[in-house]
Amino acid sequence: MERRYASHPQEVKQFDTERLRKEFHIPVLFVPDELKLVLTHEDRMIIGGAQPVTQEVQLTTDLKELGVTYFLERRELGVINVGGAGTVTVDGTSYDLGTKECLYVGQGSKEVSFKSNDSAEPAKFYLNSAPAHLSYPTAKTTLAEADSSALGDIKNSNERTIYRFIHADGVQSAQLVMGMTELKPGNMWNTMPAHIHPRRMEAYFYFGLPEDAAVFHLMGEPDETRHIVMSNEQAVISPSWSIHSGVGTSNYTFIWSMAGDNKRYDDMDPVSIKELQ
Ligand SMILES: O=C(O)C(=O)C[C@H](O)C(=O)CO
Ligand SMILES: [Zn+2]
Repeated sequence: MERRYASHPQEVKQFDTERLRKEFHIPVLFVPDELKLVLTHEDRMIIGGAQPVTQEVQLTTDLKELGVTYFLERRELGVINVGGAGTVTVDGTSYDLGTKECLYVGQGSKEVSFKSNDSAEPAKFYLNSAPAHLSYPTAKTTLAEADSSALGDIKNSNERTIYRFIHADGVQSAQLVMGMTELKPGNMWNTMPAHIHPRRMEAYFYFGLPEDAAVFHLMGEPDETRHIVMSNEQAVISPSWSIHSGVGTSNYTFIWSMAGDNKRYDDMDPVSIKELQ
């Protein structure tokens, strides 16, 4: 498991492109038949990917790094499938997960494994795990069941639908909040006007982006912004002091996930466009 340390905004101000990418950008999440995991010390979120092709992939790591005897002993997990149809098995119970469907797995689940239904069109399970000291039931949510809202408009190039899967008024969790935002064709901007929420960190995972396209992800304090150029199926860590927004050379979809003091999706401190520098 790769490790990323937490950051101080005064220090991050000095970073060049290489250092910025090294600390916040996660370039590869899907490797055939492997589990990729990145533990950030920002609220101890784990960001990962499992791409089973010819065999099942187990949720495990060097458990000494987590100080536990099994992965979810003191953690909960959110899974969203961004590939072909697949199955997640939790302590012997199988959950079919189609594209853009979400599974929440509660703390205390001992064995979790991932499988593709068709190796010619493998599933790609995007994973987020946060510390949890209470167990909530494992639950699947489809797009139709998710709490959704339409936001933005084509005049501002930001017409999009936000789907909330794991949140205060949806699937219950100890602290993990997770959902997905789909931009309509011809729309390029997400989360502008931007916001921060010093009470929670956030991770973004961009997908559905053509191979020759990029998203310019914006981060930093509102008066000290930086950009990270993102390709398809890459993730980026947003510390709690940072804005998180992006503009693509094409439309795209992204998964957002948060951990921290509360689970209220709408607990955001807005930043007006005029405040940005
Ligand atoms: O498009 C958006 O706006 C978002 O999806 C914003 C994220 O959901 C977010 O940053 C939640 O804190
Ligand atoms: Zn946010």
